[in-house]
Amino acid sequence: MTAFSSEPIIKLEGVDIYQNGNKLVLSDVNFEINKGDFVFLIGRTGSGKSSLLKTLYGDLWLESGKGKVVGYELQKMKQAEVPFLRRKLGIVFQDFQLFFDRNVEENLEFVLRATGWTDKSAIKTRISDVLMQVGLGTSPKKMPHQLSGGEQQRVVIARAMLNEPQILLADEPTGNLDPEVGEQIMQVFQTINTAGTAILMATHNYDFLKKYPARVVKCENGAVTEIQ
Ligand SMILES: Nc1ncnc2c1ncn2[C@@H]1O[C@H](COP(=O)(O)OP(=O)(O)OP(=O)(O)O)[C@@H](O)[C@H]1O
Repeated sequence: MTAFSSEPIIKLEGVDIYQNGNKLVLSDVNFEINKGDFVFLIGRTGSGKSSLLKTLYGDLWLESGKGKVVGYELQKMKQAEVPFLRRKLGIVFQDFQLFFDRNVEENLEFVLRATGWTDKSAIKTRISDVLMQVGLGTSPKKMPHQLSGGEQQRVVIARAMLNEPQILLADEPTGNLDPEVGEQIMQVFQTINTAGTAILMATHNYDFLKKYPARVVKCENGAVTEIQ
């Protein structure tokens, strides 16, 4: 147990979120995510879900209010600290694609090496652990184009898990998948959550909300409210 173990993983207080420096997207956002929480983030297209997630991983700058994410105070953070913040988060986003010219193992190894791993056998073990965690039975030597959409998404989730994040931030992780495959991916997130990692998932899939009861946070009319 560390001294910080009871601190929320994410805490936003009176945060205003802007796009383009001047377009107010969400105002006075207040919420917390604690260890092991599963939180769905819902709201219509353009309501600000992605903007909120981007704020959490340092892609949108916090201009007013206070935010703390995995120990980093967003209002004090410097650009140079952003990669370190991201290392402590698992990010499953459409704009963080796999490298299509590297196989599965090489995609994962790239991230580990970029974050300071050097020991070959530790790297190999970690890669096989995360692949197991996402239920990817397929060969780590396969190229991304040889995998189905669902399998590629599993690799993306495995990659996000490499550095044992306290939380996974996922933006529409099932958006481009068939319903059946989307459901399997949802189950991967459930398994990861049950093992102790918090999840914040933006989704348009309201079936999940019924089927997998969890906290639900909604972006609507420039505000963020907890509805369940
Ligand atoms: N790069 C940008 N520059 C200017 N405005 C932007 C930018 N990105 C998003 N916006 C605007 O900010 C608002 C919130 O967009 P955001 O992408 O956060 O919504 P969303 O809820 O994630 O939508 P979706 O469900 O379609 O992903 C929208 O009005 C959008 O047009």
